[in-house]
Amino acid sequence: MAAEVKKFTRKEIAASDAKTAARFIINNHVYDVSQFLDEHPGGHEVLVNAVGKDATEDFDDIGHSIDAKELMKKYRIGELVDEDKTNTNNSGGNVKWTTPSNNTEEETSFISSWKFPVVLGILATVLYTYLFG
Ligand code: HEM
Repeated sequence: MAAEVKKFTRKEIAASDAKTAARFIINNHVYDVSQFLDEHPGGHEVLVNAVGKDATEDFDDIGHSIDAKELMKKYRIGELVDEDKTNTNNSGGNVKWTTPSNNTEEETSFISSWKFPVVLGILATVLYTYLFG
């Protein structure tokens, strides 16, 4: 059986207190860094400021190393409930937008399509025949 993943709501995390459980959210995962506060190379203060928040953007903005991303697994305690998850690709907080398919491209690219030279050729032939034929 797959290991149970503990689920949290954003509300629960928002109620976190750095003194008892220093928890925050990164990429829909929940971390408890209580044991890491004093070891964080970026300092105690920044982590305490992130407690209770979704720190995905701040974490990504720093450009944390692969080592840091490996290390954070140690402090992961669960994830958000599905309703509270944001749409990320989980690899760095970048939102993946899907472009809805539409046909405007096809219509506007008529001039560059193969049809245009063909129509032009026919017109030229008709004109030539009319003038000189
Ligand atoms: C479990 C979560 C985290 C882990 C394991 C972690 C780990 C690390 C590590 C290993 C470094 C050293 C540089 C590197 O290897 O990239 C670092 C630097 C840093 N971190 Fe974190 N970090 C975490 C969360 C955060 C958060 C949420 C913030 C901001 C809100 C933050 C802000 C910083 C800053 C400002 C630096 C210093 C960057 C510099 O000196 O250029 N970290 N972190």
